[in-house]
Amino acid sequence: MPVEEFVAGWISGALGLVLGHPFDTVKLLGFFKGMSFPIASIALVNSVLFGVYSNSLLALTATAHRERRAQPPSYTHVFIAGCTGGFLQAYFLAPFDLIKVRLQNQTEPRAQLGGSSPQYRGPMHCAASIFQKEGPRGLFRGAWALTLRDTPTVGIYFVTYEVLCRQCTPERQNPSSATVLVAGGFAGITSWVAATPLDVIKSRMQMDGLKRRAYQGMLDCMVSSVQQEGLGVFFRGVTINSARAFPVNAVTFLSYEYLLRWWG
Ligand SMILES: CN(C)C(=N)NCCC[C@H](N)C(=O)O
Repeated sequence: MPVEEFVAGWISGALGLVLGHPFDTVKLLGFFKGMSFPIASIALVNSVLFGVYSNSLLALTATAHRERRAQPPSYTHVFIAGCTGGFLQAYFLAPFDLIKVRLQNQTEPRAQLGGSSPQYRGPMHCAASIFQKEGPRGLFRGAWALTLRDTPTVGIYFVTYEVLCRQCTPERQNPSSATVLVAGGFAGITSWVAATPLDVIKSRMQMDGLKRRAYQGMLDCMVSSVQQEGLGVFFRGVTINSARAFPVNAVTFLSYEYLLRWWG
């Protein structure tokens, strides 16, 4: 199994993260104060995503990365390989995403003099507390909603990228840097717009029972969210998700493509 796609995914995920940092800082208060935890986690998840995607395409089409411009895979194969990558990455992402959401929703992000101290002191403390209170399964709370969010939307992510690259590039040639940046950026936006409704539900499931009412499951969460807040609830956060998605994914795809070209 070729591993260079995993390594390129790792490095490009870390580079994308650096660009997304200001947006995540706005969203997450203390979570991205230090960079080491997010770099390690997001780089690992991106490595799984790109490595599984590329190896699934190899299994489906028998073409390696370097042959794919001369023999482009069908969009159906790109979609299936993307969904496979999204499905597997969801299980690696689940515990990190849970920690992120728990810290993001903490109302007392930092210890204040004389005030109430935060429930979680940082990502490691958050992981340890969840593990102690709820066991290892607790770290996977919301994983189903995350899987439903990521499986189709990562398929959409890679199809959008491929469609835009092929539209703007002469046959059998590699896309230019500008094309990769624009195609990567729009792939990020499209996939995040599609992912936002389930992203809202996923975050509510991850916080379920802590502050707000306990839902009976994902469907109950969807129905009661719509009943209480209307259909607009499914688009909460779509603007910031999209604003972050363009630069992050433009840089992720550019570095991924160039690393693989450089390694031959
Ligand atoms: C849930 N969605 C839309 C995705 N997982 N999309 C693919 C990768 C996104 C990239 N790591 C990012 O953080 O924007």
